[in-house]
Formats: sequence, structure tokens, C-alpha cells
Amino acid sequence: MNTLIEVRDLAKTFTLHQQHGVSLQVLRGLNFTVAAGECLVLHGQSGAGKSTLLRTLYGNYLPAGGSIRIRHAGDWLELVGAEPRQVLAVRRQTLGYVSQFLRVIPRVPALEVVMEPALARGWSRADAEARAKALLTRLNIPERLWQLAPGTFSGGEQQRVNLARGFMVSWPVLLLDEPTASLDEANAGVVLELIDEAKAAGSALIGIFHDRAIREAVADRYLDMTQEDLAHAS
Ligand SMILES: Nc1ncnc2c1ncn2[C@@H]1O[C@H](COP(=O)(O)OP(=O)(O)OP(=O)(O)O)[C@@H](O)[C@H]1O
Repeated sequence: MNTLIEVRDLAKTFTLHQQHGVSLQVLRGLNFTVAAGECLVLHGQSGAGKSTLLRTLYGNYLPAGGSIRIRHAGDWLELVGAEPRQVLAVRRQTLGYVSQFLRVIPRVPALEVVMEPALARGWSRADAEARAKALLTRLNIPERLWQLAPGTFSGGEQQRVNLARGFMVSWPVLLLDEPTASLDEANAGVVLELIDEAKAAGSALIGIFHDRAIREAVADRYLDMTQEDLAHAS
């Protein structure tokens, strides 16, 4: 098995400084690996810490303890405590993240937003543009919107631009936070195809999918995050 990410004994605690320093232990003792071509689906009730886990894996949150090792540029790299420049290199080459909402940058057209991960890897503009247009077409974003900034797009349109961006390049490890939440059935079907293509190309996926049918269609394994006394205050 070609393991691409390995998590050991991962813990995350939030300290609420504005609220008497109450501390919430959201993740504890998490252990899992994900191999190339596999999709691990995070399972657990609302508040179980699914989004927190994805953000911690991406390096947005500092864990309270444990290890996150990822195959990067042919070697294993420990992400917990890694230098910021290493984290940036991992985010450029190895670890993708499709968050639930598009981060809109004023005045940047949708087409540029989608092309950016490929340009950051040194693709030519022509190649990046061809792939971006193909993805926007597949995800049913009308051509008249491509040169507009997505700030005024509908929720579903913004999510589809975000998905086109996320699937623009192939990622060894890809994190997906409810990628079909605002989509109709036809567009959700396109996302299922993109996920299957990513798996076939050897990506390791970790995702949150609230829709049961979609979850069952993509999951190879589940990570049970249900905790009997989760997020207990101390
Ligand atoms: N930035 C934060 N600061 C403090 N507490 C937080 C923060 N982010 C999340 N939490 C808390 O951590 C717990 C887990 O939240 P998280 O969003 O990870 O759950 P989830 O499993 O993704 O839930 P849902 O399915 O409802 O999206 C919640 O109790 C939440 O209040």
C-alpha cells in the first residue's frame, strides 16, 4: 500500500481566551493513514471535529500534540512544527484543500482564480487556461461569468469555481470539506466524477460529505470521530 499521509495521536484543543480561558478538547488520540487512490470519509455528528481536523491537517491550526507526516517531494515530512516555507511548498505541490466557501479576492476574474494553482506550479498560461476552461465548462459555469470576479456569484456558482480551482492540478493528498453542499444533483454528479478521476490518478482523499448517497459513493473507508464525551470543557 502506497501511504501518502500518516496521522498519529493527533490532538487539538481550543482555548477560549475571551471566555474565562475555557479549553475545549476537540481532537484526541486520532490515528489513521490514507493511501494513494483511497478516499477516507470523516464520520461523526455535528461538532465532532471534522472541519477542525481538515484545518489542522492543512496547517491552519496548531495541534496540541501528535504527528502529521506527509509524502512530499519523494520523502516523508513532519508537518507539525514544520517551517512556514516548508508548509507553503507542501501546499503548492502536495496538499490541496477545497474549503466549503470560496475566498473571494476583489477584481480577480473567476478564470484567474481557477488557473492560479497551476500557474504557481509553473504551468504555461496556455495550458492553465485550457484546463481551467474545460473545468468551468464541466461544472456548468456559463462563459459570460469567466471574466467576472466571483464576489457576486451565487453560493453554488462560488462553490463550483472553488471546486474547479481545487481540481485544477492533481494533488497527492486532497482535503474536501463538503464539496457538494450547495450543488444541485447534476453538478454533484460532476464532482463525483472529478473525485473518481483524482482517485484513479493516485490521489489520497480525505473528505466530509453530509449527503449520504454521495458519502457512500466516494468512501473507501470511514474515520469514526464520534466521541462519547467530546469537546468537554475543563
Ligand atoms: N476556532 C474555534 N475556536 C473555538 N472553538 C472552535 C473553533 N472551531 C471549532 N470549534 C469547536 O470545535 C468543535 C468542533 O467543530 P467542527 O466545526 O470541527 O465540527 P464538525 O464536526 O465539522 O461539525 P459540523 O458537521 O457541524 O460542521 C465545536 O464544538 C466547535 O464549537
